[in-house]
Amino acid sequence: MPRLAIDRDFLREYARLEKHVQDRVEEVFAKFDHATHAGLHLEKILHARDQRFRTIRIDKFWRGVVIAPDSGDIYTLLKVMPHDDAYTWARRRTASVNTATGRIEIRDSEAIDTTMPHLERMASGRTAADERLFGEVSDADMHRLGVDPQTLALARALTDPVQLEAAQAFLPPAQWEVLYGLASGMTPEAVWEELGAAITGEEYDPEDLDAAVRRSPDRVVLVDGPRELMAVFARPFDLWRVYLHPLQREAAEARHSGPARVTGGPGTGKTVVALHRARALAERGEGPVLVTTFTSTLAESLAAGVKVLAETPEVLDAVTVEHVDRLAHRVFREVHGPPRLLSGHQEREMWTAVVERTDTDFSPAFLSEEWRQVILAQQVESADDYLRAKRTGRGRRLGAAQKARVWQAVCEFRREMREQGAWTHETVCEEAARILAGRDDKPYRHVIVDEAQDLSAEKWRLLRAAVPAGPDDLFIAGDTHQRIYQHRISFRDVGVHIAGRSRRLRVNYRTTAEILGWSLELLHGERIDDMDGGLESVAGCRSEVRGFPPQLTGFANRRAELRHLADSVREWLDSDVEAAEIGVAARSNRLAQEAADALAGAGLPARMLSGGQAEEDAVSVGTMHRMKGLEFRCLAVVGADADQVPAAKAVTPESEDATTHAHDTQRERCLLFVACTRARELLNVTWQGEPSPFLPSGEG
Ligand SMILES: Nc1ncnc2c1ncn2[C@@H]1O[C@H](COP(=O)(O)OP(=O)(O)OP(=O)(O)O)[C@@H](O)[C@H]1O
Repeated sequence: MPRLAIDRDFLREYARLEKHVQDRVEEVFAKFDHATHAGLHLEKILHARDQRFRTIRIDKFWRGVVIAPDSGDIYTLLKVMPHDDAYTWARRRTASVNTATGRIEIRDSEAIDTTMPHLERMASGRTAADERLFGEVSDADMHRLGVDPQTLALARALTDPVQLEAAQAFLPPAQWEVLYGLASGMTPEAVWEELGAAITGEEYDPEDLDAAVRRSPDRVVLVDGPRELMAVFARPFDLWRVYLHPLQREAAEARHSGPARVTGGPGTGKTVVALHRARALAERGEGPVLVTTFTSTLAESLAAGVKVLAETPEVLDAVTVEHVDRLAHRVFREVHGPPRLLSGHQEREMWTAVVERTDTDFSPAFLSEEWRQVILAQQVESADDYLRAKRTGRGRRLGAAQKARVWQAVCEFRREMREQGAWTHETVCEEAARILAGRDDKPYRHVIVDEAQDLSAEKWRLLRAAVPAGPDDLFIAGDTHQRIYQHRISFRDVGVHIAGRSRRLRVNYRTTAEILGWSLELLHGERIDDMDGGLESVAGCRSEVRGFPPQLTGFANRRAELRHLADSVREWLDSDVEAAEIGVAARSNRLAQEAADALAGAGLPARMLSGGQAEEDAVSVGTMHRMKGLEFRCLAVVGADADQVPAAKAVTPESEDATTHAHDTQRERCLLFVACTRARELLNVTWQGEPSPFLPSGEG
């Protein structure tokens, strides 16, 4: 029985076809699996370079282009175009099997052939190795990296990176990527590593397209029957639903004997993996799945993702999405009823009263943070425990006598809380963890955590207690380069043992290579922990999409900067970018509000992200913290000045504590990195006066 496969690029184009053409495409291909090859009128193409390319009639005007393999029964739909264009497109192209990865690839062979003489003319006489772009790379290395004879001949004639850029339009994408990597100075070994996930080590039959299609789940989706076809066509923009990189798929579907995690730079699809894993676990039917994260905004977008993926009500029923605080409150309420929560103001007043009563010279703010970050985080229960507790990341150093005084104040605070029957979010979470730890019937069989880098220790203890220890209990997605809050936990300290069950994703699907490369420079040289006793790395994180470099501009004052912001936003709107696809990020809430006011003043639709109402068709303006987990086609980061980034109040002076100073500074860097990596196509970074010291030097 013939099977239909749909190429990723086709689905993107399908979304832009007129409705009546889309309907016809659906009708034609819905019959595919029970119609015969002949019944579907797959027509051979006269003078085709590759005899396996065929066309199929959609209606009087439109034709589909399909690859029909010599052997096997998978037919791959590549294009739907007006009749003549379809024939011309198909005649020029050939399909092949990449010799390194075994995946299918399509190239414009005619363009390669017509370009060759021109390139050879330009290169003639330039015979020295350093005069050719790939003069230093051996044929053997090229072959090992999957560069085939036709591409190699072209590569050998290149003398200038600009020629390589132009060749992107007609070379097989995977081979072009290899050449691009080599041209940008990567060694063949580094490029080989890049291909890592795609290399299976098998011997590939270059003629077996059927097998190549099956090996290409990142490019081609195989559909089983009309129901699946409708599901693919129903949301053509959500490519992540159906085309997973092999590593993403592996991470989503693997079976593990205990907690496992996926890491990777921004936009590498960690959330996508988390969502697919939720579906896969729900389909296994072993028990309820919790998908969780640290804020309600992120939980809402995860819930929307689960809804998009779940194909049956059973899957939807098996998955609960809620942020950790909500889970904590729910568990707490079931036992104690609603807690009497202290507001931030009331908590400060309580600490102030404690300071007065215990006559200590520590400030209420210091004590409150010490309680949160050391005592609660490490479950310190006695003065002795506290003497031994790690205080990494806590400003001033304390001697034994000072610690005794802090401990006394904390005991007083706890006593006061108990007497008043008062709680904070942290103590609710701690209590919920205690309740669940004591229960044999855990509420979940699997827990999936997104944005794991920002959860505090008590939240981890709650999640650990929410699921029985065992196979596929916890799955953790996160990137410590994007840590923007103070919690620095170690998995081991909170009872989560990953034991090597970790995968790193490298392909960024969100951002252009230019924006990603520039943003990675923001973190250049930073040593960032992996929450598991090692260091995390974004080495090899890359994007396959090319675009414009970020625009960096300094201004004499804020007024001029915000006027420029309004001009840029207007320009984007005029070039058909929807308002909802534009974001503006600032370090402080105040500057974000100023930016929103400047846009409104210029008659442009703008809304503060803190104000909710996500549906509104307006430019989203918010703090860099609020940007976490979001993405925009066009993004402006305003106020990237030396005065705002890093924010002075968020950084402990070096004279007070060098380690904390370094941690705080790194967090501020990460925050700017998070903000900049929300941009999909265009990024503008502006400042007034002196630029932020974090901006890569030599720019702007
Ligand atoms: N296999 C894929 N095919 C197409 N698009 C994908 C794929 N995987 C991810 N994407 C898209 O890339 C973007 C980033 O994905 P996602 O949010 O999962 O990344 P992330 O690693 O969680 O990012 P961050 O850490 O920056 O929040 C999204 O728009 C998503 O739809």
